[in-house]
Amino acid sequence: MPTSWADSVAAENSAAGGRSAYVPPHLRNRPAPSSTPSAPAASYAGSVSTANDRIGGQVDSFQGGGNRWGGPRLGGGGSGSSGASIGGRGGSGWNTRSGGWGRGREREVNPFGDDDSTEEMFQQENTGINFDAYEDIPVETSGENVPPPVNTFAEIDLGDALNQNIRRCKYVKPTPVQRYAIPISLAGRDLMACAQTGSGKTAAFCFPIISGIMRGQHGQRPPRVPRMAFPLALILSPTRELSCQIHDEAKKFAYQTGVRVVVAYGGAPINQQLRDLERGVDILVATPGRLVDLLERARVSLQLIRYLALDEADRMLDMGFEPQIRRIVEQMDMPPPGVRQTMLFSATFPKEIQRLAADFLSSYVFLAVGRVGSSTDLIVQRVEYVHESDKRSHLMDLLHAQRANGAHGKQALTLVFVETKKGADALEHWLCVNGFPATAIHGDRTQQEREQALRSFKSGNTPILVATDVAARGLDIPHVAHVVNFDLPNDIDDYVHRIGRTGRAGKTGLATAFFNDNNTSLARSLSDLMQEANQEVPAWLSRFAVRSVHGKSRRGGGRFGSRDFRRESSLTRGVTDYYGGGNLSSGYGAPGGYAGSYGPGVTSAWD
Ligand SMILES: Nc1ncnc2c1ncn2[C@@H]1O[C@H](COP(=O)(O)OP(=O)(O)OP(=O)(O)O)[C@@H](O)[C@H]1O
Repeated sequence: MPTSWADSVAAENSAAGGRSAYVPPHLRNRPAPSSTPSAPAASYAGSVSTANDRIGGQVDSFQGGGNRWGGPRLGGGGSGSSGASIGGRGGSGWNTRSGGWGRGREREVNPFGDDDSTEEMFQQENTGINFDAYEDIPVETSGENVPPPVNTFAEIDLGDALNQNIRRCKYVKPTPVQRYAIPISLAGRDLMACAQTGSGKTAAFCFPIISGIMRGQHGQRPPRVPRMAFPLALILSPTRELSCQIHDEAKKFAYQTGVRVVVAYGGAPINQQLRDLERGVDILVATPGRLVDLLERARVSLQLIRYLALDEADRMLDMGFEPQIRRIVEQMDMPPPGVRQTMLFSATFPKEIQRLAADFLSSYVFLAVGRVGSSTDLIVQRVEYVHESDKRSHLMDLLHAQRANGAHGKQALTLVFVETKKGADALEHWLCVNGFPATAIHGDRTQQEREQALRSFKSGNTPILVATDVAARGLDIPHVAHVVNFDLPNDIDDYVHRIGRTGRAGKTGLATAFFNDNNTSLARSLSDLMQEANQEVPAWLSRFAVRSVHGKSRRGGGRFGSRDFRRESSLTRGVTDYYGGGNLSSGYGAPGGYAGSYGPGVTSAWD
């Protein structure tokens, strides 16, 4: 019985009397020419040697030992244009076949539902995003030979099938992070990208991965190890719900491209995930814990990984996750930096985490879009002084007011963040008892309960969701009109991610925080952050900020949430150009005379 997708294909081929052969995604689902069934395999065989030449030898050379990685990475490292296909080549070099990966055995589910009239949808001109909100967004890139940004999806040669899915998603224009990150990634460069919450980072890392796999650049034959999956791309995220969301998005982008996306996360039965993996996987989206489990069971090998993306990368590399991530990335069989392509994305990137992250990257480009590490101007932020004992009645007042003035419409959703799991249960109960339909999500709930809570919230059945930080990052829930920080977090970056659950994709939102003496340590950074985002800072908060003993802002005097730490170290060392002539650009893609200084007359796009 075939145990993996590749095995199935091999079995089919041998049953047909042909040679068993791995078929790369871009060749899958081609209508099989009746007289020449082995044609795809033959044409593929030609590209195998090319791919192997580029990575320095046979597939076997990937096994064991980190220093056997001979050749340079495909398209990679510093030329700035190699491997990129920008400039409207009109789809040259692309396989134009359409159709899913089912090959008659398994039908690919249409993630867009039944309505597949893409042109019609395109004409609805639902951009889903208010691009005016991004008109003046500052952008900063640093690194050697940074590939230039694009203005439209048409300028990027992503391939017909992916372009069609972009239209199906009704993405008319790339968001700023997509304009910059996609060409950088298509050029084979490693990337550390920092962009505001809700600004389209998921597509920014998914498009280049899917496009690269579609090109079949990395289609070497997987070793024949029974029941072991060999993904080409790995996308790691910190929570199960976020992994599911990325999986759903990636499946849309990959629809009918022949690229197979599978998700693996904890709390859900592993057997179904194993079956999915056995059917074949090109892109594996996973949470670290479940992935380690799969690696230990020898059901997944990372030796063919060509793309590694860490979403919420700063969270993935902080104390909680770092050992697991190092284990996966450095101690298993994954190709090292320089051979694989690594992309790190988040809305926040503290310098100490950037330093750690550099271990995973090779000659990378740092990209910062917006006042990164800051909140977006689209969110109106309010902070109110509320004693611990008054919080519940205060919340009720807010909810009543919201209901009474209908400010956000009938389906407006409110997300309430609390510190502890017990606190979440208690508040949910209290709200329900008091006539407010609420549900809760936190780490002590079963995965089924967590998913049910999210569904019920998204559908508006229970328009109030009480959550711990498990829901703080990445979740893209439409119609969240109000985020309430019932308990403020200890870290300002967590605050940024929490309030980022509203005000997404160019829409506006409201965030209210309850502040009291227990939050003194956050006063300074909160006040700085609000100032950066042009919010009204109450006088009492400014006084707390001044008094605050621990109130050392991480934001460098309230200016920037995140900039390339390599620059800062060069500045503090008094070196003017850390890169020795590398490209440092600022502003809107125009080469910038950064000159390593903030002296008079030098204007950074951040100022
Ligand atoms: N080019 C585009 N045009 C229109 N809508 C877009 C575009 N790109 C992304 N979106 C939409 O914007 C929303 C936010 O995208 P996404 O979830 O990727 O944001 P994010 O930057 O990852 O946010 P977070 O930092 O919170 O994880 C999604 O609903 C997505 O479908």
